[in-house]
Formats: sequence, C-alpha cells, structure tokens
Amino acid sequence: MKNYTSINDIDNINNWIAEAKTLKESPLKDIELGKNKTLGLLFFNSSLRTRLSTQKAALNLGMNPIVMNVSGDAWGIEFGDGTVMNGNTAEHIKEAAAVVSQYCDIIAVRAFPSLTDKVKDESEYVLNAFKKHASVPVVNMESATGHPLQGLTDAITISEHAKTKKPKVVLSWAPHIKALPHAVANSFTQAMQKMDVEFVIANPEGYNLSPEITGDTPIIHDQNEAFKDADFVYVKNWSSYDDYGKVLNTDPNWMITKEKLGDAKFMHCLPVRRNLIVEDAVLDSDSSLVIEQANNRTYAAQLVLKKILKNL
Ligand SMILES: NCCC[C@H](NC(=O)CCC(=O)O)C(=O)O
Ligand SMILES: NC(=O)OP(=O)(O)O
Repeated sequence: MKNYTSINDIDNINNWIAEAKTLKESPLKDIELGKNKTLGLLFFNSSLRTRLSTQKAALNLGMNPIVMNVSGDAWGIEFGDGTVMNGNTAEHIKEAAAVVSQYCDIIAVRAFPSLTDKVKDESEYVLNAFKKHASVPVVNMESATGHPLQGLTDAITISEHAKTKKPKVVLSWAPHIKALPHAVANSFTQAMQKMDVEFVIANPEGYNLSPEITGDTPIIHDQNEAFKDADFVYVKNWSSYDDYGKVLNTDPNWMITKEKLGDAKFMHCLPVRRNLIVEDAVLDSDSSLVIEQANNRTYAAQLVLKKILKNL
C-alpha cells in the first residue's frame, strides 16, 4: 500500500481486522520494521487521540515520529495554482511538501473542511496537494470528507464486541451547537458497508449524508424505530450536507439516553460533549465502548503504518 487516505484503500476489511487484533496482542513484534524511519505528523486542526495514538503506533514499530501544528506555528501555506502570493500565505505547498518529504519517510496530515464551500471541501485540496507534491506516502488523519483511521478503528471494535454473526449497527446523528464535519460519519458508513452487519443510519430530515456515501444504506428519520434490536449505536453529530455546513436542528430529543440505548453498546469517536450528545449515565456505564475505541486507534494506525513501511 502506498497511501492511506480513504476506507476504499482497505482491500479486505476482515483480513485487516484480524491483523490488527494480532498487533494488539503483541504490539512490539514489528519493532525493527520502522527502525531509522521518520513519521511526520502535520496538524492543521486540534487533536488528542489521533495525535497521540498515531505517534504511539509509530513508536511500537520502532519509527521516530515528529509533530508539527501547521496552523499557527508554520508559515501559512498556499494551495492555489499560479496565485500571486501577496496575501497571508507565505509558502507554496509545492515547496512545503517537497521539503517535508526530505525529513520524513511517511507524512500524516489532518485538515478539516471549511464547511462553507462544498465543492472546495469535496475536492480534498489539502490532502490531494500533499499526495501530489510529496515524494513519500501520505496518511489521512481526518480530512474534509473522511477519517479512515477512525473508521478502521470502529470496525475493529465492533468485531471485538459482536455477540452475533451479523450484528445490527445504527449510526445516529445527535445534537450539537456547532457545525461539525461529515468525515467521521462518512468513513464509519463506508467501513460498515464493507462489513457483514445490518447497517442503518438515523438522522433528522435535512441531515442526510452525501448520497454518494450512503448508497443503498437505509436512512430512517425516526430514531426509536432505527434503534429497535440494535447491538451497536454509533453516535456523531454532523452539520447539514444539503444545506451545506448549516445547523438546522438542535432538538434535544435526539440526545442519546440510557433508556433509548437499551441493551445496545454506545460508540463515539470522541471528543464528546456530555449531556448534549449523550447523557452521563450512558458514558459512565458498561454500555460505553468509547475508551476501548480510543485504545484501538493505536492498532489501526499501527496496521496502516506497517503496510506502508513494508512497501517502501
Ligand atoms: N476527530 C474526531 C472528531 C473531530 C471533530 N469534532 C469536533 O470538532 C468537536 C468539537 C467540539 O465539540 O467543539 C469532527 O466532528 O469531525
Ligand atoms: N477521534 C479523534 O480523531 O480524536 P481527536 O480529534 O482527538 O484526534
């Protein structure tokens, strides 16, 4: 594998899950593989889990991680072609990516969407510019439209906790005060579509994800109906896709409660706002898998880095 930028880069999800589970059992077994190799992590946005678990994964493989907060700490990067750079950007992605490629064997990038310009966001211009102008492999640590390290993590976690051969998995929208990206929901949807699960999405009217992502997956506007007989309820807020980036609804009735959850397991990528997205009683109960999900971020990243290292 050269780059890992989308769930579509996973050739066989069941094999990947099995391999991630073996890494989890003996995380240091490939400690020689990444010796003298450098992973550069570039953050255009905040992070706790991705920033730490991806470094931990690199360390488990014997790699040397180096981290930079691009926004604020680096020079403003210009992505436009042929731009007269007389504004706020001081260096072009052509130089920046070429320079970073000399210091790193793999570059990992986090760059969220604007949520104001759908066409520009969907062009994935930051991630694709790194892919184009870097001479080393690129890993997506959450881009405008996808969070494939999270999607892989969630597939691993569901596989670990499934009690039946074909569990029912619900992706549910929940309220939030801010406009949030679609990336986590998109990659979770794509991961579930590759797994042998009964998968449905629950969201209010006006909140359907991109039809290119949802495809044949049933979309249900009644949350209680969607939750019936669910084994896993994966919760995430996202802003409207059709009315791009808008917050149309903050209906507290969509918040996840213990009563609504029933016997299902609760999942969320974190960070999560308590008593807005989900009530304390759920997060503080055995029904919550959120801490285990965060743990699996390390093994998802380690599997991805291992596959890229083997191909260098
Ligand atoms: N990486 C996981 C989620 C990141 C981001 N969440 C956020 O921005 C939450 C911010 C807040 O709650 O203020 C998202 O939804 O894509
Ligand atoms: N789940 C996740 O990606 O967390 P961070 O945004 O803290 O990295």
